[in-house]
Parts: sequence; structure tokens; C-alpha cells
Amino acid sequence: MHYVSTRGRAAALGFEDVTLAGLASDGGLYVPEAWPQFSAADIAGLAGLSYVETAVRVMRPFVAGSLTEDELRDLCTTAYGRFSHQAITPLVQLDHRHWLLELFHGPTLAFKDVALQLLGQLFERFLARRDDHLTIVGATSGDTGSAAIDAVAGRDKVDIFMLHPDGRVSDVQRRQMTTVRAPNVHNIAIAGSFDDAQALVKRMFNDADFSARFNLSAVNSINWARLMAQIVYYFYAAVRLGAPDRPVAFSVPTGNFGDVFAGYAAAKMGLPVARLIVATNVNDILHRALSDGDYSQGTVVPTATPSMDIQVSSNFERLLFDAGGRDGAALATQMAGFESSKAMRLTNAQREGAAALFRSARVDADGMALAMRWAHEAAGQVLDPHSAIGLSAARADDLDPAVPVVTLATAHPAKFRDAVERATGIRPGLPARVGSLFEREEAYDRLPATFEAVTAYVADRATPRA
Ligand SMILES: Cc1ncc(COP(=O)(O)O)c(C=O)c1O
Ligand SMILES: N[C@@H](CCOP(=O)(O)O)C(=O)O
Repeated sequence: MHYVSTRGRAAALGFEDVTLAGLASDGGLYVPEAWPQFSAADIAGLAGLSYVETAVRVMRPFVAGSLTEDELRDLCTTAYGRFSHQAITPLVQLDHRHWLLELFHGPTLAFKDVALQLLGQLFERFLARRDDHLTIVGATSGDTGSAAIDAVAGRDKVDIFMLHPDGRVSDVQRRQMTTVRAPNVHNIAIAGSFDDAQALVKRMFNDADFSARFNLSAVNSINWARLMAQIVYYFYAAVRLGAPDRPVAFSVPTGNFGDVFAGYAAAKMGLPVARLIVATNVNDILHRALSDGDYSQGTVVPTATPSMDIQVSSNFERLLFDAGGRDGAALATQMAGFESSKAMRLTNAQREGAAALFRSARVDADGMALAMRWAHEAAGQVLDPHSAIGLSAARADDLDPAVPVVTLATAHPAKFRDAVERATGIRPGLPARVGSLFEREEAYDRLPATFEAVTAYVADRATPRA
């Protein structure tokens, strides 16, 4: 399997190189050169398999040439061995047609663990082969940071520098990052938004000298391996609800468009996905883009769903490329225009390509609180605010009522206990597996959101290539 860049100029790479590179050298994102195809019989063959075996079947075409099936199984067994639920991503029924796919049973209580526990293993395996060292630079609105740090803390071939927007993540999210004391972990609170942090990270990758000197790599969903691991739970859930014979819809609380792009990939591979509902909070660039073709960056408004307070969605570029006809040169021009003017219109081909599968909804604070209360009153489920945004969009959608709708429950409610308490009166407790988070000392540095400040900080602490 080879991967091509959405901007058409970087060389095609195999899975191992793509995983270690993160972002393509032309500023684009890697996508598979063609989607592996699963027939109805292949999908039916997933029924009754464990999560790990499902993961091996779904991911093996993507890693071909870099890992054997046994190596992949070995890495998945280790990665999912730390989850607290045997099903890894269990389905919970809410009513006759609504389901939750609980993605928060990993070590840091958010869906990011599903991919990042595996990515930590992949880094270790590939770096051992090359006897090399990586400098990971990442941006987080709260969940990627803690999951990535958990996955790589203490590993001697990796340093991680994680940027979060100062004061704009929940106290649990911040402490999950800043109380990890390992010499290779560096937390930076920047004076800006998640978008500022993400732009700084991309600029570091685009600085060829800096990137080569420190051998930069990515843990954000710009790294293809992240999305690959997330495709698995779409298959796992759909098969449990009757695929390949019954189509299933998914509602996905969305920010950086990684999670829902994994659903798009599953559909492209042959999974019968009736619809993908992109649920945003009031930071609604994706809703405007999908409903009206207007992809223009607004100012980020802080909300009770901080992980979705994003106005530039990295992975949307992957959809524009694939749904718009895979013209890398044209997309490079379109993205350059967006980067300078902060606005662009989708082409007709991009809009039509997306419309076949996607719908979108913008959910405000009242809609979120109503969905949390409904889930609690109707089904006894306490949701986190991000998952509630997804559920609200799912319940408002006009899909054929015979189609089951799965809302991705992306975080444990205890990560956002203040917001949950405000909406429902219930204050969820932290599961024992996160340990004594509020007794441990925090360590992080505050920096201005400037390229100079952040690169100087990284250069002072990272290991340059020999
Ligand atoms: C809890 C939670 N829900 C939803 C999202 C949005 O996911 P994505 O950025 O993949 O669209 C995030 C952040 O990524 C998150 O942390
Ligand atoms: N919500 C995310 C933002 C980063 O998204 P990613 O999926 O691209 O890593 C977070 O929690 O950090």
C-alpha cells in the first residue's frame, strides 16, 4: 500500500514512512492511493470477531509492506490490552433507533486512546528497526494531548512537545497532560486558541530545515495512522447492528474532521454507511462548509465542548481531495488561497462528492444540555458534552427511521464534570484508572503563540539528528 499527498507534489510513501513523517513535505496530508475494498462476504466475516481481530482484518491492507499480519496483531493486542472494557468500544442502546458507541474506555478517557495507544506501538516498532529518534510536536484542545503523552511517556526514542491553548481545556484534561512526569514529555500552554497551536505545529513541519534537524513527527490526526485505527470501530459497530445487510448511520461530534473522515473511509471501503452526520458546536465552519460551501474561518468562541473549539479542520482537506476528484495541484492552489485569505468556497465537485454521504448540524449550548438531559431521563446515560452535541444532531436528523443511528461517545463525562453538572445536576466521578490526578504536581511552561518562541523552546530541549 502506498500513500499520496493531497497536494500532489510529495513522493508517494509506504505505511512505515507515512507514520513516521506525519505531514507530507508539500504541506499536504497523506491518503491511501486507493481504498481497499471489502465485499459483503468480507464484512459478514467480521461478525463475532473480537475487537483486536476486527482491527487486524480492517487494517491489514493499509499496513501491507510494512507489517506482517502477526506483527499487526501483536501491536493491537498490546494497544488494546489497557482498555477497561472487554469490547474496547461497546455499543449502548438508547431507544429503538439510537445507539451510543462508547469510545472512552482507554487510559485517558477519550476516543483518542483508540488510535494513540496503537500509534505509540507503531512508533516504537518502526524506530527500533531504524535505530532512530523522533521529535513529536502536537497541538491539542485537550484530549489528543493526554492520549499521546500516555502513549509515549518514558519511551527513549521519542520526545514529545504538546501545545495546548492556555486556560481553554478542562482541569481534568490539563492535569492528564501536566502531571505526567517523564523526561521526554514537554507541555506548553500557548497564549492563543487551538487553531493557533495547530498552525504553529504545521509551520514547524513546513520548515524543512527545522523538521529534518529534529526529525519531526505528528500525533495529531494529520498522521494517517491515527485515522486508520479509527476506521476499525465503524466496522465493529456496523457489523453488530446488522451490516452488511443493514445500513447504519453515524453522528460524529466534530472538530478537526478526523473521526468523521475515518467513517468516510469505512464507507469508501464498502461498509454500508447510510449517512455521516457532522455535529459541530457554535464553532461551525464545517457546518457552513457542508451545508453552503462556505469554508471561512471565524473567531473561535470558547464553549463547554472545548475539544471542538476549532475553526480550521485539518482533515477536511482529505475530504476535499478525495470527494473532489483527487486533483492535488488544484487542491494545493485552493489551500494556498485559504491559508492567505482564511476563506474559500468549495467547488461543485467537492460539494456534490460530500453531499452523497454527509449531513451537518450546528448545536448550541441549549441543544447540548437538552440532549444530555434526554439521554439521562430516557436511557439512564450520563453523556459528556461533546457526545451530547452528536446525539442532539442525531435526534434532529431526517433520516429514514428504520436506519439505526450510532452517536460516537467521544469522551467520558468525568473529563467535563462541571459542564455535565450544570446540565444534569450530576457530577460524574473519575474512574480509578486515572489515579490521583488532583494530588499530583503539575509541570508546564507558558509561551506566546509565536513561531519564534515555540521553535526556540523545542530546539533547546529536543535531540537533534546526528
Ligand atoms: C471529546 C472529543 N469529541 C470530539 C472531538 C472532535 O473530533 P475530531 O477532531 O476528530 O473531529 C474531539 C477532538 O478531536 C474530542 O476530544
Ligand atoms: N480535539 C482535539 C484536537 C486535535 O485533534 P486531532 O484529532 O487532530 O489530534 C484534541 O483533543 O486535542
